[in-house]
Amino acid sequence: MRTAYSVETVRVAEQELMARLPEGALMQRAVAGLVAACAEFLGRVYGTRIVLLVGSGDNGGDALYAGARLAKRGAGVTAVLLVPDRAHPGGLAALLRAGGRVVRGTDAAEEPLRRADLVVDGIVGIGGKGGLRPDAAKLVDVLGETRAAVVAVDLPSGVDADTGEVRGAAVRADLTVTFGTHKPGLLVDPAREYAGSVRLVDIGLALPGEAELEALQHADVAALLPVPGAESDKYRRGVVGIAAGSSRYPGAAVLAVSGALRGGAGAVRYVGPAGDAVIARFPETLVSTGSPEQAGRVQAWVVGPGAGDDGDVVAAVLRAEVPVLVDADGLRLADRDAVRARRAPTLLTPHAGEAAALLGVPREEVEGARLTSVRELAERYRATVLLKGSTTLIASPGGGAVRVNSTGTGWLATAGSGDVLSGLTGSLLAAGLDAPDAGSVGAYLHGLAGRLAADGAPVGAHDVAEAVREAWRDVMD
Ligand SMILES: NC(=O)C1=CN([C@@H]2O[C@H](COP(=O)(O)OP(=O)(O)OC[C@H]3O[C@@H](n4cnc5c(N)ncnc54)[C@H](O)[C@@H]3O)[C@@H](O)[C@H]2O)[C@@H](O)CC1
Ligand SMILES: Nc1ncnc2c1ncn2[C@@H]1O[C@H](COP(=O)(O)OP(=O)(O)O)[C@@H](O)[C@H]1O
Ligand SMILES: [K+]
Repeated sequence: MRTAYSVETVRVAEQELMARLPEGALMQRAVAGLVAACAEFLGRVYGTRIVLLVGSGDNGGDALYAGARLAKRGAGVTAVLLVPDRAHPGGLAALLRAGGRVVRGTDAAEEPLRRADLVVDGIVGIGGKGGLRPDAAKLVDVLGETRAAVVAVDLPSGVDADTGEVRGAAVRADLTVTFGTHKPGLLVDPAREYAGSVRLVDIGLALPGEAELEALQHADVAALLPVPGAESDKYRRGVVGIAAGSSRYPGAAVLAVSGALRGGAGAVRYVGPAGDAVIARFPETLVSTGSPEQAGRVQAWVVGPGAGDDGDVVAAVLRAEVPVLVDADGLRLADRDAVRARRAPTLLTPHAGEAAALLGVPREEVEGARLTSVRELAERYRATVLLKGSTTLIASPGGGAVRVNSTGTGWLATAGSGDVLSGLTGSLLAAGLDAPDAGSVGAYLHGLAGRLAADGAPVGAHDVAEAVREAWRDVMD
């Protein structure tokens, strides 16, 4: 499991560790990791030109000490001091002793930045508050006009460490070297995009059991995937009911069923007006045309993909005392109080537009503040919420770690791929996973299947469904 901790938690852990170590030792651990990453990034240190962007806190201190070590290895190092009289004194002295050069303010930065092989962003780290101040923002603009490679110290300056929000100018890094733990912003868009690849340097922090964010890895998913044993039969493996599709959107039913057949349930029931299309493609589906109550036993329901305006079906499914996944049109049609009143688990799977409608805010607000939005939705609906998009997040009511999916790809932004996800995830619910696990395992397999299916070229949603088996095998390998 990869985890990320909030700034507040990191601060506490740092304080505890610093109290047990000689002064400055923690920073030197961070600096050693930063130097190694810069050297590896450059390939060769001797003879390179490095520019340090130095703010007034310890983040700037890290950059200065790293610059001093790189200068000793033969790099030409120039530090741009944003607030010269508040630059980290020990770091500054070390840089000057090592033969580094110093310039002051943004105007003087232009020329060295243009000639730099590498820029080290030490403007702000976890001490950054709000959007960058005007002089720092101006420096970031100047940096943006150059083509220099950028290594960010701890975080790209200008992104919000705790939420992944980006308000105003922020550094776009090729690599971020982060200390002690990932910060939530490094895993959540839009900030994640600014971080480039992320390298974690262990500085020995002791962190609490519960993280702010958790990202499942292959081994975590493998441990959760349902695998039939000698005692299994199709009913014990779980039956998933799909109430989806309409005469207008029969394809959504087919795609949801295609996902459900690959999610580990022993049988898939389909209820709705698209039974013929479903059977034509997947003859193993148990199809009926009545209401969900008449469909026979299921261990979990999926309702909503392509459902059109049939609010009765959504209401009927919400009355079922089994786990229910609500997607797409179902989100619009579901009565909030009916969702809140449910005793069995509920999983809502909106994309940003649907989440915005549920929250009554513009879509951009959800996209700019995914973590806040998904938490807010989980609280308001007292349900587990899977927010889809460039970063897929899964939150449950009552707080606790939010799951973040690490396997997605932009190729999944194709019509119908969400229908595949809801079927797949519903199947995992029927197989017995709880809502946060079903959501995060479903998103993981779906993201991996998207990558495998696309392999660098466009895909249709049905290709993603077909690749789920390959993703499953890859996880189990
Ligand atoms: N505390 C520790 O034990 C360690 C800290 N380390 C480094 O120290 C950093 C945290 O250092 P600090 O607490 O000094 O904080 P930062 O250096 O991240 O930022 C604080 C400074 O930035 C200025 N600032 C804040 N918001 C700003 C904004 N919006 N625009 C422009 N300037 C702004 C403040 O005036 C302050 O001087 C970490 O991110 C990490 O790089 C590492 O050396 C590892 C050990
Ligand atoms: N930029 C992106 N990067 C990664 N995944 C994405 C991106 N955009 C969308 N996705 C994923 O693609 C799927 C689209 O689902 P959805 O929006 O419901 O589409 P549809 O309604 O057409 O099925 C979701 O799994 C979502 O997380
Ligand atoms: K930084």
